[in-house]
Amino acid sequence: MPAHQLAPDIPANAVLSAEQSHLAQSRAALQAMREHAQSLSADAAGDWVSQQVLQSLLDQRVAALADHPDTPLFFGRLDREGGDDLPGTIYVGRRHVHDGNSRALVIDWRAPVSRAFYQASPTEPLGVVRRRRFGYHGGALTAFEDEHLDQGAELGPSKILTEEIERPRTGPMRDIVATIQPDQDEIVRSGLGHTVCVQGAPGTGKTAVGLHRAAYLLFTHRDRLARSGVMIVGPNRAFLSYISSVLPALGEVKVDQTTVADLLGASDHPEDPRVAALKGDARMAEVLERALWLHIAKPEEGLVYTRGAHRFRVADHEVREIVASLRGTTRYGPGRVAMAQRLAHQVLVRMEQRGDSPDDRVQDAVARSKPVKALVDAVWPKLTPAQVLFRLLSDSEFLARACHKSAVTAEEQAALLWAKPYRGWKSARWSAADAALLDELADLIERTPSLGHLVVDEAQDLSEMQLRALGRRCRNGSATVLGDLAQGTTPWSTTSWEAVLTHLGQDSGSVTELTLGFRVPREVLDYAARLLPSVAPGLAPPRSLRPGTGSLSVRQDAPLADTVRDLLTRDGSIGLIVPDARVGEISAELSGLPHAVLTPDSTGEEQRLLVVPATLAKGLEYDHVVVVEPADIVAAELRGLARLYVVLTRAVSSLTVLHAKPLPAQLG
Ligand SMILES: Nc1ncnc2c1ncn2[C@@H]1O[C@H](COP(=O)(O)OP(=O)(O)OP(=O)(O)O)[C@@H](O)[C@H]1O
Repeated sequence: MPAHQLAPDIPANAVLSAEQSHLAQSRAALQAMREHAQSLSADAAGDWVSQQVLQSLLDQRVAALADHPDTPLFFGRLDREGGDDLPGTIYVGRRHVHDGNSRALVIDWRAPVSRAFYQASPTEPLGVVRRRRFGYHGGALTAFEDEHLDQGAELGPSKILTEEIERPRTGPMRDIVATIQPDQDEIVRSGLGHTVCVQGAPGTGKTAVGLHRAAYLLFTHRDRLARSGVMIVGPNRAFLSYISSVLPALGEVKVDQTTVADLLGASDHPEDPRVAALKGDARMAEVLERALWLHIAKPEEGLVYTRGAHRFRVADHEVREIVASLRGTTRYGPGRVAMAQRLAHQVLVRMEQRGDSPDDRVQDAVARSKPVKALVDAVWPKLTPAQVLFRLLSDSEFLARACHKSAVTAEEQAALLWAKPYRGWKSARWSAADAALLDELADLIERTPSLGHLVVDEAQDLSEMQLRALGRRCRNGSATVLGDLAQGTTPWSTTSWEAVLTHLGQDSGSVTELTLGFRVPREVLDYAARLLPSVAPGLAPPRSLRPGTGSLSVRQDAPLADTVRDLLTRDGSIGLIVPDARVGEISAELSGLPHAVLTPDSTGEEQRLLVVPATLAKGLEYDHVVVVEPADIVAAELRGLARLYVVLTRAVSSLTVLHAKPLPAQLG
């Protein structure tokens, strides 16, 4: 008998009914935990503010203990050899549940003991004798599947895993907590101190793994991360909305999910992609630093401070010494404060020499006095990032001085200058690339606070300057960097993860790879992979877990509406991925069919049929995908072939390619 055995799906089965009663017992215990949490009062807290804080914590606790009838409370069971002080049998689920005697009925999937559920194998059983996976229908436990790990025999494919992967996709992304694979689990459970970069072909679960790692870290380092924070950074709001339910479903509601654009300020003034690429180059960091510090003037005059009938002087050469000693040892903003304090200190020394005994308050008053302020403003002027960047992009002589000794050539400097300068920094319109430059300047002026952990998705698309901006936000923490070199569609897309880690300031991070695809059927993936030698020559062709025979259809001159009508008779979502320029026209063509158009800010989730502009499809997936006119998708952008690779790899069940023009030669 094979070690892997699927138990018959019979409700009367004694094993099944025993497991069902464990589920009922666990649900009742969860309800008791919730009722207990609801009965706790915040009145015990001393003052009103503490009461509000405690009440909000209690409310969060009650919300976290909610029982969602459709979400399995546990999905696995381990029967262990024992020999330690942990229970011999444990149930693995989304959260801990215990009974009135503190006996664990369900153990959180993130607890160390649950690791064996994901990692144990016949060759390395990790003390597990039997692993049981549960199948659910709605909220009801309807099946189980056993793997005997103590018999040395190889395991067959898991039917429950296969069914989970094959389940039609509807609505937002769901968690994969019941079926995380061993290589994914390694990444999910890597330590908080470690930055991990994951390269993976489309559908290998990078996004899922990143989100589960965030949930794992929050569970394992709750207090530390509650203080410092965790943030998810994705490519656009439609993508964020698609992934937004995963962390709350895992009980994690306090994670910021944002886009680079929103994080750096919504600057989206259009710009020549070549200029944007230049502004995204890390060489700009040095130029900006120089530009900022060029604003410090050489002190030509000393300070005269009058108190009563007395005048206290600080000589010009002393002022120069103060400035020289501060330069390069502080950020620009605190440097101004420090200069004022040092000047005040010199005045105090003079006062003491005269026989006064001034205290700290006098020093603060001198530092805030008019003559000190005037001198600091003249020598070390107060600046905003926008003022500095405005000057840099509009004043060729200043730009040349800032680029002195940098590797930015004269030709590049000419490209950086605005063709039509704005009247002033307040009226300047900033591009997305400018936003990263402004952020760099902001950090040179005042330190950007660091979070505890950052998850960066679709990281291959970020410029070096954007990576630096994100790196600042995890400089005292760590990151999970996710992406695929073959899906880089920006003019500055990276070709090396090591370089990405360097610009992020996380050189010691490790690069790992996920190689098995869970989304795209093999037939479709093989078709899309024909583009790989052109878009990312170094990458091995992706592999798919799902054969998907008959999932690909390429049709010339076929009517779009007929294709769509045909797909509407099947289960699951339909993504009609079209060249951006044709969204309106194609939506009009479908006027008889209920559909929505995906925009950067909406998922159009309420409709099964969605028209998706090609540039928004990244990271998303649909059961059935129709890609309209590949030649136009390729022609629309500098890295159009990579865009085509992205859109061809969005399908879970079927891909239909419709074309009137010849297909790109690489697909032939
Ligand atoms: N272990 C797993 N069990 C079940 N489903 C999985 C597993 N891993 C990934 N998936 C599913 O595969 C699909 C693709 O996952 P995901 O979007 O995370 O991949 P990705 O590598 O980020 O893809 P892309 O590069 O295209 O953005 C999702 O539906 C996800 O839920």
